[in-house]
Amino acid sequence: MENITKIWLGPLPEDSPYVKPFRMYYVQNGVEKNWDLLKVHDSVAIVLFNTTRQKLVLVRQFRPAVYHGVIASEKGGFDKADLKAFPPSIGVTLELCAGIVDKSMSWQEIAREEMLEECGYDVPVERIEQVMVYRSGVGSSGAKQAMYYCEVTDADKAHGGGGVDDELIEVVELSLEEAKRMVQQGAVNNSPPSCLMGLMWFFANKAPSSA
Ligand SMILES: O=c1ccn([C@@H]2O[C@H](COP(=O)(O)OP(=O)(O)O[C@H]3O[C@H](CO)[C@@H](O)[C@H](O)[C@H]3O)[C@@H](O)[C@H]2O)c(=O)[nH]1
Repeated sequence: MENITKIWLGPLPEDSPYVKPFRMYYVQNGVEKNWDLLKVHDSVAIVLFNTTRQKLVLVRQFRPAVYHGVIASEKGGFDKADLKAFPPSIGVTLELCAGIVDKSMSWQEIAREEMLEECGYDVPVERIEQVMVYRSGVGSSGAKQAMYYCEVTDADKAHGGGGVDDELIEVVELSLEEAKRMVQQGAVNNSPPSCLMGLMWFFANKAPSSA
Protein backbone atom coordinates (compact mmCIF):
# COMPACT_ATOMS: atom_id res chain seq x y z
CA MET A 1 0.00 0.00 0.00
CA GLU A 2 2.79 2.41 0.84
CA ASN A 3 4.57 1.68 -2.43
CA ILE A 4 4.37 5.37 -3.26
CA THR A 5 7.31 6.66 -5.22
CA LYS A 6 6.41 10.25 -6.03
CA ILE A 7 4.13 12.91 -4.52
CA TRP A 8 3.52 16.43 -5.82
CA LEU A 9 0.87 19.16 -5.64
CA GLY A 10 -1.09 20.93 -8.35
CA PRO A 11 -4.00 23.38 -8.68
CA LEU A 12 -7.52 22.02 -8.22
CA PRO A 13 -9.25 21.54 -11.61
CA GLU A 14 -12.61 23.33 -11.76
CA ASP A 15 -14.35 20.12 -12.75
CA SER A 16 -13.18 18.09 -9.73
CA PRO A 17 -15.93 15.54 -8.96
CA TYR A 18 -14.91 15.52 -5.29
CA VAL A 19 -14.26 19.08 -4.08
CA LYS A 20 -15.79 22.39 -5.14
CA PRO A 21 -14.51 25.54 -3.42
CA PHE A 22 -16.66 28.69 -3.28
CA ARG A 23 -17.46 31.70 -1.07
CA MET A 24 -20.73 32.34 0.77
CA TYR A 25 -21.75 35.89 1.70
CA TYR A 26 -24.22 36.79 4.46
CA VAL A 27 -25.33 39.69 6.64
CA GLN A 28 -25.31 38.99 10.39
CA ASN A 29 -26.25 41.64 12.92
CA GLY A 30 -26.13 44.18 10.09
CA VAL A 31 -22.54 43.27 9.22
CA GLU A 32 -21.70 41.73 5.87
CA LYS A 33 -19.52 38.67 6.27
CA ASN A 34 -18.23 35.89 4.07
CA TRP A 35 -17.04 32.33 4.51
CA ASP A 36 -14.97 30.17 2.21
CA LEU A 37 -16.53 26.76 1.72
CA LEU A 38 -15.89 23.39 0.16
CA LYS A 39 -18.69 21.34 -1.33
CA VAL A 40 -17.87 17.67 -0.79
CA HIS A 41 -19.93 14.49 -0.85
CA ASP A 42 -21.96 13.35 2.14
CA SER A 43 -20.91 9.94 3.41
CA VAL A 44 -21.66 6.82 5.41
CA ALA A 45 -19.43 5.01 7.92
CA ILE A 46 -20.01 1.62 9.52
CA VAL A 47 -18.88 0.27 12.90
CA LEU A 48 -18.34 -3.39 12.03
CA PHE A 49 -18.06 -6.03 14.74
CA ASN A 50 -17.22 -9.63 13.87
CA THR A 51 -18.88 -11.63 16.62
CA THR A 52 -17.23 -14.92 15.58
CA ARG A 53 -13.80 -13.44 16.23
CA GLN A 54 -14.84 -10.73 18.71
CA LYS A 55 -12.93 -8.29 16.55
CA LEU A 56 -13.72 -4.80 15.26
CA VAL A 57 -13.19 -4.59 11.52
CA LEU A 58 -11.49 -1.41 10.31
CA VAL A 59 -9.72 -0.33 7.15
CA ARG A 60 -6.20 0.95 6.65
CA GLN A 61 -5.35 3.17 3.72
CA PHE A 62 -3.03 5.92 2.51
CA ARG A 63 -4.80 9.27 2.79
CA PRO A 64 -3.25 12.11 0.75
CA ALA A 65 -4.98 14.73 2.93
CA VAL A 66 -3.49 13.21 6.07
CA TYR A 67 -0.01 12.97 4.52
CA HIS A 68 -0.27 16.65 3.64
CA GLY A 69 -1.74 17.54 7.04
CA VAL A 70 0.97 15.78 9.04
CA ILE A 71 3.73 17.61 7.15
CA ALA A 72 1.93 20.97 7.20
CA SER A 73 1.45 20.70 10.98
CA GLU A 74 5.10 19.84 11.48
CA LYS A 75 6.76 22.19 8.98
CA GLY A 76 4.15 24.94 8.73
CA GLY A 77 3.77 24.24 5.02
CA PHE A 78 4.24 21.71 2.25
CA ASP A 79 6.63 22.79 -0.50
CA LYS A 80 7.63 19.49 -1.94
CA ALA A 81 7.33 15.96 -0.68
CA ASP A 82 10.57 14.60 0.70
CA LEU A 83 9.76 10.89 0.82
CA LYS A 84 12.90 10.10 2.80
CA ALA A 85 12.21 12.60 5.58
CA PHE A 86 8.45 12.01 5.42
CA PRO A 87 7.70 8.42 4.33
CA PRO A 88 4.19 7.74 2.97
CA SER A 89 3.44 5.64 6.06
CA ILE A 90 2.83 8.87 8.02
CA GLY A 91 -0.27 9.34 5.86
CA VAL A 92 -1.78 5.94 6.57
CA THR A 93 -4.95 5.88 8.65
CA LEU A 94 -7.06 3.34 10.48
CA GLU A 95 -10.73 4.11 9.87
CA LEU A 96 -14.22 2.76 9.88
CA CYS A 97 -15.39 1.20 6.64
CA ALA A 98 -16.87 4.25 4.86
CA GLY A 99 -17.96 5.62 1.54
CA ILE A 100 -19.22 8.71 -0.20
CA VAL A 101 -22.87 9.13 -1.16
CA ASP A 102 -22.42 9.61 -4.88
CA LYS A 103 -25.11 7.42 -6.36
CA SER A 104 -28.88 7.23 -6.26
CA MET A 105 -29.22 4.42 -3.74
CA SER A 106 -30.47 4.61 -0.16
CA TRP A 107 -27.78 5.49 2.38
CA GLN A 108 -28.22 2.07 3.97
CA GLU A 109 -27.67 0.41 0.56
CA ILE A 110 -24.48 2.42 0.12
CA ALA A 111 -23.33 1.26 3.56
CA ARG A 112 -24.08 -2.34 2.54
CA GLU A 113 -22.09 -1.94 -0.67
CA GLU A 114 -19.08 -0.41 1.12
CA MET A 115 -19.02 -3.27 3.65
CA LEU A 116 -18.87 -5.71 0.77
CA GLU A 117 -16.37 -3.82 -1.39
CA GLU A 118 -13.99 -2.71 1.34
CA CYS A 119 -14.29 -5.49 3.93
CA GLY A 120 -15.77 -8.43 2.02
CA TYR A 121 -18.86 -8.92 4.24
CA ASP A 122 -22.14 -9.55 2.41
CA VAL A 123 -25.09 -8.74 4.67
CA PRO A 124 -28.69 -7.67 3.97
CA VAL A 125 -29.55 -4.03 4.71
CA GLU A 126 -31.99 -5.15 7.42
CA ARG A 127 -29.01 -6.06 9.58
CA ILE A 128 -27.50 -2.57 9.35
CA GLU A 129 -28.56 -0.39 12.27
CA GLN A 130 -28.39 3.41 12.09
CA VAL A 131 -26.41 4.86 14.98
CA MET A 132 -26.31 8.63 14.44
CA VAL A 133 -26.08 11.39 11.90
CA TYR A 134 -23.73 14.37 12.24
CA ARG A 135 -21.92 17.09 10.31
CA SER A 136 -18.20 17.07 9.77
CA GLY A 137 -15.95 19.91 8.63
CA VAL A 138 -18.24 22.52 10.21
CA GLY A 139 -15.73 25.23 9.29
CA SER A 140 -15.27 24.14 5.71
CA SER A 141 -17.81 21.71 4.25
CA GLY A 142 -20.59 20.96 6.77
CA ALA A 143 -20.90 17.56 5.09
CA LYS A 144 -23.33 15.04 6.53
CA GLN A 145 -22.24 11.58 7.61
CA ALA A 146 -24.52 8.80 8.79
CA MET A 147 -22.95 6.19 11.05
CA TYR A 148 -24.22 2.62 11.08
CA TYR A 149 -23.52 -0.47 13.16
CA CYS A 150 -23.46 -4.01 11.88
CA GLU A 151 -22.59 -7.29 13.55
CA VAL A 152 -21.11 -9.82 11.15
CA THR A 153 -19.85 -13.38 11.45
CA ASP A 154 -17.26 -15.34 9.51
CA ALA A 155 -20.18 -16.90 7.61
CA ASP A 156 -20.97 -13.47 6.09
CA LYS A 157 -17.50 -13.19 4.56
CA ALA A 158 -17.78 -13.33 0.76
CA HIS A 159 -14.20 -12.33 -0.09
CA GLY A 160 -11.17 -10.55 1.34
CA GLY A 161 -12.34 -7.00 0.64
CA GLY A 162 -9.80 -4.38 -0.37
CA GLY A 163 -11.91 -1.94 -2.37
CA VAL A 164 -12.81 -1.64 -6.04
CA ASP A 165 -11.05 -0.26 -9.13
CA ASP A 166 -7.67 1.10 -8.07
CA GLU A 167 -8.54 1.49 -4.38
CA LEU A 168 -5.89 0.03 -2.07
CA ILE A 169 -7.55 -0.78 1.22
CA GLU A 170 -6.34 -3.23 3.84
CA VAL A 171 -8.86 -4.85 6.15
CA VAL A 172 -7.66 -4.77 9.76
CA GLU A 173 -9.20 -6.70 12.64
CA LEU A 174 -8.67 -5.16 16.05
CA SER A 175 -9.16 -6.92 19.35
CA LEU A 176 -11.32 -5.09 21.87
CA GLU A 177 -8.19 -4.20 23.86
CA GLU A 178 -6.47 -2.78 20.78
CA ALA A 179 -9.54 -0.74 19.83
CA LYS A 180 -9.86 0.54 23.39
CA ARG A 181 -6.28 1.76 23.36
CA MET A 182 -7.11 3.94 20.34
CA VAL A 183 -9.65 5.94 22.35
CA GLN A 184 -7.92 6.06 25.70
CA GLN A 185 -6.71 9.31 27.21
CA GLY A 186 -3.47 10.45 25.64
CA ALA A 187 -3.94 8.39 22.47
CA VAL A 188 -2.43 9.94 19.36
CA ASN A 189 -3.27 8.44 16.00
CA ASN A 190 -4.18 9.30 12.43
CA SER A 191 -7.78 8.14 12.71
CA PRO A 192 -10.62 10.53 11.86
CA PRO A 193 -13.06 11.68 14.59
CA SER A 194 -15.80 9.51 13.07
CA CYS A 195 -13.74 6.38 13.73
CA LEU A 196 -12.82 7.38 17.26
CA MET A 197 -16.42 8.35 18.01
CA GLY A 198 -17.68 5.09 16.50
CA LEU A 199 -15.36 3.07 18.72
CA MET A 200 -16.40 5.05 21.80
CA TRP A 201 -20.06 4.53 20.88
CA PHE A 202 -19.36 0.80 20.52
CA PHE A 203 -17.74 0.56 23.95
CA ALA A 204 -20.59 2.55 25.52
CA ASN A 205 -23.40 0.61 23.85
CA LYS A 206 -22.44 -2.71 22.29
CA ALA A 207 -19.18 -4.15 23.58
CA PRO A 208 -19.38 -7.36 25.63
CA SER A 209 -19.50 -6.36 29.31
CA SER A 210 -16.04 -7.84 29.89
CA ALA A 211 -14.44 -5.34 27.45
O1 LIG B 1 -9.88 13.45 -4.78
C1 LIG B 1 -10.33 12.31 -4.75
C2 LIG B 1 -11.26 11.88 -3.79
C3 LIG B 1 -11.75 10.59 -3.86
N1 LIG B 1 -11.33 9.76 -4.81
C4 LIG B 1 -11.87 8.40 -4.90
O2 LIG B 1 -13.21 8.45 -4.42
C5 LIG B 1 -13.52 7.33 -3.66
C6 LIG B 1 -13.97 7.74 -2.29
O3 LIG B 1 -13.88 6.67 -1.44
P1 LIG B 1 -15.02 6.23 -0.47
O4 LIG B 1 -14.57 4.93 0.14
O5 LIG B 1 -16.34 6.29 -1.16
O6 LIG B 1 -15.05 7.37 0.66
P2 LIG B 1 -13.93 7.66 1.69
O7 LIG B 1 -12.71 8.14 0.98
O8 LIG B 1 -13.74 6.47 2.57
O9 LIG B 1 -14.41 8.88 2.58
C7 LIG B 1 -15.54 8.91 3.46
O10 LIG B 1 -15.26 8.40 4.75
C8 LIG B 1 -14.30 9.13 5.52
C9 LIG B 1 -14.14 8.41 6.85
O11 LIG B 1 -15.31 8.47 7.61
C10 LIG B 1 -14.73 10.58 5.72
O12 LIG B 1 -13.70 11.29 6.41
C11 LIG B 1 -14.95 11.20 4.35
O13 LIG B 1 -15.42 12.54 4.52
C12 LIG B 1 -15.98 10.38 3.57
O14 LIG B 1 -16.19 10.92 2.27
C13 LIG B 1 -12.26 6.48 -3.64
O15 LIG B 1 -12.39 5.49 -4.60
C14 LIG B 1 -11.14 7.40 -4.04
O16 LIG B 1 -10.15 6.74 -4.74
C15 LIG B 1 -10.42 10.14 -5.72
O17 LIG B 1 -10.03 9.36 -6.58
N2 LIG B 1 -9.93 11.42 -5.68
